[in-house]
Amino acid sequence: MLNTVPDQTPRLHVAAAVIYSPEGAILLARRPEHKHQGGLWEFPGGKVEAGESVLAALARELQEELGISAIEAQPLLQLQHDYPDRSVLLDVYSVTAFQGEPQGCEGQPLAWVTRDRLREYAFPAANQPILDCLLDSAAD
Ligand SMILES: Nc1nc2c([nH]c(=O)n2[C@H]2C[C@H](O)[C@@H](COP(=O)(O)OP(=O)(O)OP(=O)(O)O)O2)c(=O)[nH]1
Ligand SMILES: [Mg+2]
Repeated sequence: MLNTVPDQTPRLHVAAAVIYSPEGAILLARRPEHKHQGGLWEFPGGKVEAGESVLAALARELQEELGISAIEAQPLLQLQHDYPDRSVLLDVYSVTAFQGEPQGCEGQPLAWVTRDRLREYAFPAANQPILDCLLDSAAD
C-alpha cells in the first residue's frame, strides 16, 4: 500500500538581520560549532516563536545575541531553503539604525565586513540569495 501521509517537514521560521554600521559595513556572527550549520557565518537572528511577530522576534534576537536595540528595520527578502535535516524560511531585514555596541553575548565571534569582502566568508547554503542581493545592489 502506498504511504499517503504527506511529507510535510515543518518549516522553521527565522528572522535575520543585515545590520549596517554608520559607515556601511555589515555585521556577521559565527555560528557555534555545535549548532545547525555550525562554524559558518550568519546574519544575526533566530527562530520566530509561536504567536510572535517577525519584527518582535528580530528585536528580541538582536537583544539576546548582540545586546543591541534595533531602531530602524526594513524588509529585504524572504527565502526558503531545504537542508537535508531542516527546512527554513528566512525573513531577512536590513537594520540601518540601532542603539548599543554589538557584542557576542553568546560567545560568538563577530565581524564588521564591507560588502566587497563578503565573499571571503563561508555562509550556510540558504544565504546565497541574500548575498546575491547585497552584492548586486547598486545602493550606496
Ligand atoms: N540567524 C540566522 N540563521 C540562519 C542563517 N542562515 C541559515 O541557514 N540560518 C538557519 C540556521 C538555523 O537552522 C536557523 C536559525 O536558528 P538558530 O538555531 O540560530 O535559532 P536561535 O537563534 O533562535 O537559536 P536557539 O535559541 O534555538 O539556540 O536558521 C542566517 O544567516 N542567520
Ligand atoms: Mg540565532
